[in-house]
Amino acid sequence: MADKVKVCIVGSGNWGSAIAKIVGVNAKRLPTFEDRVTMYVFEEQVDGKKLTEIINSTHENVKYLPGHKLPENIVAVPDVVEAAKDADILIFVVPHQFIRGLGQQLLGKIKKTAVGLSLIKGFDVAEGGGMELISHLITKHLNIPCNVLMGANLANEVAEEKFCETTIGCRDMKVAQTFRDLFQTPNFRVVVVDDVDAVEICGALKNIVACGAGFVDGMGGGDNTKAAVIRLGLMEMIKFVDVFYPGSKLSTFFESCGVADLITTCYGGRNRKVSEAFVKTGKSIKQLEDEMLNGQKLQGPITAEEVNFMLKSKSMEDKFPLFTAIHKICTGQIKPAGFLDCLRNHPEHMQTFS
Ligand SMILES: NC(=O)C1=CN([C@@H]2O[C@H](COP(=O)(O)OP(=O)(O)OC[C@H]3O[C@@H](n4cnc5c(N)ncnc54)[C@H](O)[C@@H]3O)[C@@H](O)[C@H]2O)C=CC1
Ligand SMILES: O=C(CO)COP(=O)(O)O
Repeated sequence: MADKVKVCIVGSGNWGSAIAKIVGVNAKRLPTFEDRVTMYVFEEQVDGKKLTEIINSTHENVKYLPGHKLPENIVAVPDVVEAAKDADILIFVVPHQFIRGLGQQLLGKIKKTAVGLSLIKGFDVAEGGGMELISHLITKHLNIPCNVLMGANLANEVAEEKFCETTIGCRDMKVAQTFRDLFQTPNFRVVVVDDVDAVEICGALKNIVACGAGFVDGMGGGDNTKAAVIRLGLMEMIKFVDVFYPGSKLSTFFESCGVADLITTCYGGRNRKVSEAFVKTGKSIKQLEDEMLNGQKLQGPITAEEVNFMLKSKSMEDKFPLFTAIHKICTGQIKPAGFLDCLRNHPEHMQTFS
């Protein structure tokens, strides 16, 4: 890595902007890092002005993180190649449906020695009925190592500097130390583990479970019902990792990226909120996303679709009934009330001790 480590944040949505607060302050504070941190902003007009110009003049992302000042060393750049070209560390934090397009633009245009860190929760659909982890996609397309950061990190709470923990998945301990320096604050505590794939899978799958939590909220289920969704969801997450990514560690599920993120998202996340409204209003997920989130993007319903694409192609839908039911409810194939049948008949209730 260069003498002064240059950092670029690829993304500037709700989470991208919240993390820019932390990264900007730490980059300025620590001599290891170049003060100036570039932030790729997907350009759009807000009240007749370019969002990049608003951010660079007011130091606030008025659309995706209103009410919070970004450090002045965060520089919004509308061209992703320009933003990323000199960076030693690339922090990827866009809704997962946009990463392929950005990867294509960045191909051959970044430093060969750059290191990636993905904060993106979701999967990519692979040809032939499989799926790919976003960090693997980044490594494959950009030819750089890519680590992950996932955790119980609702962006608005992080921006308000409310205490939380996060998990970094990284196998290279020197790189991990650099990441810890860049992200850790008194209110954002970093734990590093080497079980990188499982960390990322936890982050992606919990968004599916959060939709289930929203459905039961929408149907007037109680806290016990929601706890059952969380527990059964966790069991399917563990099984998913066990079946498709064998060799991962059970302990990873007890990190912030696992059970903690599952809980916070099932109570406070956007996936939960929109899924509750889906049941109460009968509108489509897409319509509610547009109406309720002001440009922010849901990850749960498309992640459910990506997972279902793979499960179906392997004839394994019935092995993951909660994930399957959530996908079918989001796409109108079964009614939300059918979710209770899914919970009632879950194979976990057929278990006896051996
Ligand atoms: N918001 C949160 O609380 C958290 C989000 N995450 C994850 O971080 C990732 C990014 O989420 P957020 O920052 O919240 O994004 P967001 O949900 O706020 O999405 C809006 C962002 O998408 C951008 N965008 C829209 N169309 C685009 C296009 N065609 N190409 C590129 N960008 C486009 C917008 O400019 C904006 O920056 C997701 O995978 C999410 O699951 C992770 C932890 C917390
Ligand atoms: O990932 C998150 C919190 O860690 C945010 O979840 P939502 O996308 O459901 O808001």
